[in-house]
Parts: sequence; C-alpha cells; structure tokens
Amino acid sequence: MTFFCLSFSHTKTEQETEFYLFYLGDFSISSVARGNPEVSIISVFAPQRPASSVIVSSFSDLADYIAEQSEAAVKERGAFAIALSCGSLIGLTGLDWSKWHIFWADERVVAENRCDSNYKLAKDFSKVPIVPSHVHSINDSVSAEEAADEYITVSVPDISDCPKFDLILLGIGPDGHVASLFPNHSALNETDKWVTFIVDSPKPPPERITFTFPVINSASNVAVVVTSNSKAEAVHLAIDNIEPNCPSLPAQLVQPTIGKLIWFSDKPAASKLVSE
Ligand SMILES: O=C(O)[C@H](O)[C@@H](O)[C@H](O)[C@H](O)COP(=O)(O)O
Repeated sequence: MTFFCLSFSHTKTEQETEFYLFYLGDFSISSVARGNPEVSIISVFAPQRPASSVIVSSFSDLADYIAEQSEAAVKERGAFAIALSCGSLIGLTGLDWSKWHIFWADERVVAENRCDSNYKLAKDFSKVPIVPSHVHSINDSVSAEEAADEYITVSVPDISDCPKFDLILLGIGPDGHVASLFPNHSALNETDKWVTFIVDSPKPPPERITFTFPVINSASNVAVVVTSNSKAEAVHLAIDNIEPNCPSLPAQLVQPTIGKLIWFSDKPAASKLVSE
C-alpha cells in the first residue's frame, strides 16, 4: 500500500475555511486530482502514520467528492446508496438526487417531526428532487430495539448479505464517537447485527439506533467529516494511530475492509495532528 501526502493549493472560500482531507489506505491520485488541477504531491508519510493528507479548499471539495461517488455508483448500478450521520454534518452534499437512496448511519429515536430528529434536521432534502420514498427514516412509533431491528430490512426486504453502502458520511464527537457508537459501549462489539440500538447515549437524546461496525466497514467509501478544535484531540488519536484498535476511541475502529476511508477536517480539528 502506498501513502501519499497531497496538497491542493487552496484558495479561500467565501467562508474563509480551509479543509484538510485525509486518505487512509490505497486510493487513486488521479481520481482525487480530477477537478483540482493544482494538486501536487508534497511528501510521503512514514509507515507509523497510515494516513495521507490533502489540503482542500472548502466544503465544495466535499461536494465534489460526494458527486464523484454518486456518479460512479449511478453509472455502475443505476442508484447511489448513501448513509448520513447526525450532528452538524447534515446540510452538506448536493447532486443528482433522483438516484439517491438515503439512510441514516444513526438516528435519534424520537418522533420524526421533532427538531432533534436526524430526518427532520435534513429538511433540506425537500429542496432537491429526491424521491421521498428514497429517504429511509426509522419507524418512530416503536421502541429503539424494534426500530433498529426493522431498519434496513424493511427498506431493502430482499437483502441477505451485509449491506454495502456506496458512501457513509460520519461526523465525530469530541470523545471520538462515530454514528451512535460511543467509547467503551458494548455496541462497539456488535458483529451479528447490522443495526443496533442504545438507550444510554451520553449525547442526548439517549435512545438511538446506529449502524454497527460491520456495516460501516463494509461500505465502498467512508468519509469522516470533522470541524472545530473540540475534536482536535480525537482526530489526533485516531489519525496518528497512537493506540491502535482502541475501544475508547470508536473513530479509530472505522477501518473499511475493502473500501476507502477519507477524513475531511477543518484546520482547528486538525491542529493536534503530528506533523509529518
Ligand atoms: O447524534 C449525533 O449528533 C451523531 O450521532 C453524532 O455522531 C455526531 O455526528 C457527532 O457527535 C458530531 O456531531 P457535531 O458535528 O454536531 O459535533
């Protein structure tokens, strides 16, 4: 496996935000460089840091990245299956929505018209031509356990193998949680179920459903999107690989088996990374 550190010469965006994009694992430079002719290789990482970083200019690069995954999936299979996490991540993204199938990598088990519902937070979907039945919300009238059990299997009744999403977008918390997989929680070890539930989330609301690591790590692409210096320590521990496979840092357990992992980070969140 080859690791590269790439740098886009970055222009300031309207919001004057710089974003860093970290590639873990193998990837094609040409696919990264497409649309960004100014990409240049600036260094090669030492093996103890299995990450490559790309400085990108803005969320528009994230949109380009999502666009690329969407186009590839639609071309290959006529559909694009994406799963989103909660938090500030909602509100990003774009593109040929009519072919999109949107799932929640985790969801708060609350009525879907409540303002802390992921589904409700994603109200921007109403502004794009997405097919309403392609937005797969949870059953908000049953318990967390039942909602988890029937999620995915109701939307995709004929599925038998572990679902393989084209793209899973995850945020992370300051404690390093991803989706609703929190540090030291038994849900981290779930290997039989694709979707599990928790009733004791340290981040409110307490009841949630969440994809398990087998699903997250089966995706073709996983992007972790992180902003703010409150996440800097977690980003450092996860990317700099201080303690490998650490159950107290779920973000580190995001390790796609075959797929590609990419981190998008703003400058504050990347501020504690050990410089290469
Ligand atoms: O319920 C949630 O909010 C999500 O399950 C959680 O995993 C979220 O993605 C991270 O906590 C980051 O959230 P922020 O980007 O809002 O900090």
